[in-house]
Amino acid sequence: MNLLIYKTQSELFEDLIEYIVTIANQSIAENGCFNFVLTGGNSPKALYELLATTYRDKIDWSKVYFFFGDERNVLPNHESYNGLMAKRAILDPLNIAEDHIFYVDTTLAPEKAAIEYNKAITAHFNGADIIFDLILLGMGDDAHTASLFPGTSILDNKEVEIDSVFVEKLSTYRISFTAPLINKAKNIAFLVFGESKAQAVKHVIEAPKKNTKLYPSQLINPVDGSVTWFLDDAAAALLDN
Ligand SMILES: O=C1O[C@H](COP(=O)(O)O)[C@@H](O)[C@H](O)[C@H]1O
Repeated sequence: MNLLIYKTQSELFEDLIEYIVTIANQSIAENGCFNFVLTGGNSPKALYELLATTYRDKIDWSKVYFFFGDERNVLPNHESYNGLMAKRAILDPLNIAEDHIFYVDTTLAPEKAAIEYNKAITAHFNGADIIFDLILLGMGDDAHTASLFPGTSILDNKEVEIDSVFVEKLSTYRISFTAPLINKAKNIAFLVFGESKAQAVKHVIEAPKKNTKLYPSQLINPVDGSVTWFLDDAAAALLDN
């Protein structure tokens, strides 16, 4: 695990963008494309905007495929739909072709949406093992990542790679990658900032004994790849070192 801590959000973004650009260009050079999984929530919006403006010339975007690690069970035009935020912040500004974007079809029932999403991604990988070049993840104050929330049934999922889950505390369904799928990625990056995340960061990173039911982000341990945490000082404030 790599742990990177920054004084300011802008320093964090600058380094995270350099990391993304390096992996993207390496993937394109080696395989002709970059399979990039976006995270939702509020934290990545400014990152996406920077990628689409200041850094747009650093990557050949025509070779990038975009995916979502989780989605909220709301219609695609709803303000909470993770895909809508990404569409506005990065996908539209970069004129990404529709067939390079894998949105979750939330016009379907959640269970069906997860199955169809899995099918579309499996087809993209030509039926081979689904191994993404880079998965960006956020983390909530409760240590959830993607839509792997504390105490939910999806945490026990060993076989299914994309699933729907009812999140009782939010009274809603989510569609999410499961931990086994995330852990197959070549690179995983957590983007976490702000004081409200400090307690969760401490538990996930430094707890002497794992409790993945309570702190689902502890489930993220890549099989062969790397995991890097990009934190700001506020999120890292309670860490020992
Ligand atoms: O609900 C979600 O929350 C997490 C964290 O979001 P943030 O707003 O605290 O940055 C996010 O990673 C996930 O994709 C999203 O659906």
